[in-house]
Amino acid sequence: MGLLQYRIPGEETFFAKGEWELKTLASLVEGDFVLTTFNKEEVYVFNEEDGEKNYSFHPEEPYAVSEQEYYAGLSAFKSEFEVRGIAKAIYSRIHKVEKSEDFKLEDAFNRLCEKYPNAFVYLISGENTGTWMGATPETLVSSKKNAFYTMSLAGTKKTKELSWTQKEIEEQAFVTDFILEKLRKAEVSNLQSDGPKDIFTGAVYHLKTDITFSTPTENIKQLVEVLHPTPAVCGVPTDKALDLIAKHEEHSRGFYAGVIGRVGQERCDLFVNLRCMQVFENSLGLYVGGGITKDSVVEAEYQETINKAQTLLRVLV
Ligand SMILES: C=C(O[C@@H]1C=C(C(=O)O)C=C[C@H]1O)C(=O)O
Repeated sequence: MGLLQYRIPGEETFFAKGEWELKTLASLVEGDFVLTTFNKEEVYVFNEEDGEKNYSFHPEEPYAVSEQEYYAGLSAFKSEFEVRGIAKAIYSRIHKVEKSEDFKLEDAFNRLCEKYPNAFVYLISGENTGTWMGATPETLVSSKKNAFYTMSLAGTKKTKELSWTQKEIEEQAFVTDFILEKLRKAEVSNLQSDGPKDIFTGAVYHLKTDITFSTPTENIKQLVEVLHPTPAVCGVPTDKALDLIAKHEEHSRGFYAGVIGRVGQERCDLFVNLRCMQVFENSLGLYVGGGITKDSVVEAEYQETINKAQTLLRVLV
């Protein structure tokens, strides 16, 4: 029997046993807790059931590349930007670590909740999903009645003292522009944005713009369709970035950078599944990526993935 455990910032932890059922975005109903792959091809909904809690682990080990392979892969990725007309795309990798003997998922979940009070923290397991855990700083869309919120999150630095580079300011602006354009096309009302400003996730700093709007609550599924994947996790233009990612990333993203959370008319809380890991029998696969533009330096991008991986690495020891 699988499980779902999560903590929305400022709220109590939710825990239930159950199974994950393969559905479609269109078939989601009031109160469903949803988990999608990055490409939205697989959409799972959690069904609460009674039984004994059990963790299922994917039979294969994670596909991790060496630092040198990452450099070569990223250089090839970046070299196609100009011919393909891509301004930004996200390149990711899996950071593999061995599971220590005394590693306990429940303890790691509790430590994530303590360390990251502003993150959406979750732990899920199921026969068809495997076991995943994460602490994401990124809201895809949340709502209370018809008051909606989303954010544009991008740009990463390790310390407050470092200043933002032009590359980071631009890459965050791509995300803001994309979101605002999609929302205008979706004809939402009272569209407002505030930012960018610095936010500290507990491990790294990002640039964030808060975006609010009003729309009828039944539009939530359509919003997920149009907003995800934003250029925070995919790129500009979306279709070309998706193709490039599919061509160059040798691992499957699985649930990394997919959608996770609960849908509902009264209230909706959906997040982008970042700073997450897949749990295997003997190891952990941490998914980390970064926004690439023509100005990206491969060594700096690798370091950025290491900095982002710290979010999870810190709670594993
Ligand atoms: C892609 C990730 O994060 C995204 C990419 C960022 C960047 O490129 O600076 C910052 C925050 C997120 O939008 C990740 O954490 O794996």
